[in-house]
Formats: sequence, C-alpha cells, structure tokens
Amino acid sequence: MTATRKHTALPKAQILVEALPWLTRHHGKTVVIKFGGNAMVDEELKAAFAQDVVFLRHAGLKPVVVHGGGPQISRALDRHGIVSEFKAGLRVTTEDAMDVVRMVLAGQVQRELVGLLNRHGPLAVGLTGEDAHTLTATKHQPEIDGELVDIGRVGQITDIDTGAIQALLADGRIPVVSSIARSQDDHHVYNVNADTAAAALAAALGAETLMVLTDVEGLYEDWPNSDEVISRLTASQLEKLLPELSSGMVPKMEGCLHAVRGGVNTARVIDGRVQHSILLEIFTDEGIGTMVVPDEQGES
Ligand SMILES: Nc1ncnc2c1ncn2[C@@H]1O[C@H](COP(=O)(O)OP(=O)(O)O)[C@@H](O)[C@H]1O
Ligand SMILES: CC(=O)N[C@@H](CCC(=O)OP(=O)(O)O)C(=O)O
Repeated sequence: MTATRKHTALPKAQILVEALPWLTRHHGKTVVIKFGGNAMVDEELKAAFAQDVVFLRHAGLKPVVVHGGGPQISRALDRHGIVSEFKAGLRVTTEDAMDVVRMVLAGQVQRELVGLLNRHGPLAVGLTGEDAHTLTATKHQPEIDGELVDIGRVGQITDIDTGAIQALLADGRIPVVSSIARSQDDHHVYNVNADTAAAALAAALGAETLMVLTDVEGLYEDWPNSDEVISRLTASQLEKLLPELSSGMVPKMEGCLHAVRGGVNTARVIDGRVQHSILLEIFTDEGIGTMVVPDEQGES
C-alpha cells in the first residue's frame, strides 16, 4: 500500500524538482503579470489564473497583477448607449466614457480578481494608479498619419511612485492594479492602456519579468495571414517590427520594448486562454508564446 502510494507520488515530486531552476532564478524577484480583458474568458480560467499567481507568491516571488478589461468596458459603454471607438489601439474616451471605464476597471474587474486571489488567504489588495500617486499622467495625443489626434481622456504616464506597491509587496501582499492615472494637478483622471501601465510599472519596479496574458498564442509573424508565432526576439528586432503592427498588439509590444529597455530581463506575451499558462511558463525552458529579450542576450 505504502509502496504504491510512493510510486504514484514520484512523478509529482519530479515535476516540482523540474520547476526548481526557474524558481531559484526568480526567488525574491518581482514579476508583473498583465491579465488582458480578452483573456478573461470564463470563470474557470480566471480561478486558474488566481491559483497560478498565489502559487508564485508562495514559491517566494513577488507577483504584481495589472489587469485590463477592454471588452468589459465596451459592453458597459454599450449598455449606456456609448459607441466604442479605438484609434491607434486606444479607446477614444469622452468624459462620460471615463466614468464608465473607472467604474468597470476599479469597481468590477479589479474587485473580481481580488476576490478570486483572496480565496487563498488574505493576500490581494486592489488599487488604481490614482492611489498614493502610483500613476501620474498627462493627456496623450497619438500621431496618426503625421497628425496629432485628440482621443479625449487618455493618459500618457509621466511619473510613477512605486511606494504603495513596494509596501504591499514587503508585507507579503499581491497588489492588483487598475490602469487609471491621476493628472499632476489632480483635477481629473485618465484612462491608460493596461499594457502600457503594466510595462511602465515593471520598469519602475525593477521587475525580473513582465508577462502579458492575452487571447492569442503570441506575436504572429505575419498576422492575420499566418499563425506562425515569433518565439524570441531582441529589443532592436522588435523596434524594427513595431510600425507594421496593428490594433491591440501596438501598445502590447511597445510596452514589452519599454520594459526590456527599462531594465526588465524578459517580457513575454503568452496565451492567457490556456489554463495555467503562467505555470506552463515555469516548466518550459524557452517558455511559450513570444519572449522579448535585451539586445545583449542576442539571438539563440
Ligand atoms: N501580429 C499580431 N500577432 C498577434 N495578434 C495581433 C497581431 N496584430 C494584431 N493582433 C491583435 O491583437 C489582439 C490582442 O490585443 P487586445 O485585443 O488588446 O488584447 P488584450 O485584451 O489581451 O489586451 C489579438 O487578439 C489580435 O487580434
Ligand atoms: C486607453 C485605453 O485604450 N484603455 C483601455 C483600458 C483597459 C485595457 O487596456 O484593457 P485590455 O488590456 O483588456 O485591452 C480601454 O479603455 O479599453
């Protein structure tokens, strides 16, 4: 009986041992995980995401969650009779739309993730970039066809104060951040793309890794004509590719570039629709999805 039990438990022990090199490399390190709204497919997946994050925390890492909620915002705007429009991958955000964005991100999506994480103990604390000056922004006007375009209350991050997040991490908590920023004069709030916010936070926190969970397998080489995923590229290679990218991939890959250039060791875009995609990263040397590395790490 005991021998049988030992026999069936052995593969499980081996699996834990296989994770050891990754866990050793990341012990005590900060990992910023961006959970995209498109990757929040169903309840099971969201619960599995929470388990993975709690696992990392108990394995000695310091996970910081930055969440999106694009589709959830679009649905809520629709209910308010506001049509969603995107320019340069960013939501055109009127004053009225901003109220809805804030309500959905901070009041719904963030609360839900905090709840799922806290099923495992008193770990997660939610905040938005407005809290403790975490994210300060000015109005962002993207350049489209050589002209600056007004897209309303969309913010470009100018300052980051990591104090509140660092304090939570030091206390063993898991910060869950909504991508809303305050203006310098504190008169209004801005809608910040969640990929951009996650990347900026990863750089400011000196994170080891940025993981971006989305609804595709990674960066496709020739999207939408082929589903060949680029598995690894350097910051310079990515920089050359940026002008060719479209829609949601623009802020995502710009964010990865910003993070890696800002000192983050690796930035990864992975398929959040796959259950336990974060843990799968731990058990595969080259990882899944697309990995962006600093130029010094070259091609391999
Ligand atoms: N080269 C590309 N490779 C993969 N996806 C791309 C590419 N170019 C554009 N996309 C689009 O970007 C989307 C992901 O961005 P987005 O919709 O903002 O997701 P999220 O909610 O996770 O931030 C994909 O679903 C795909 O439609
Ligand atoms: C300025 C801007 O576009 N903000 C985004 C914020 C949410 C987000 O980025 O969510 P995903 O990561 O799920 O796309 C928006 O309003 O949709």
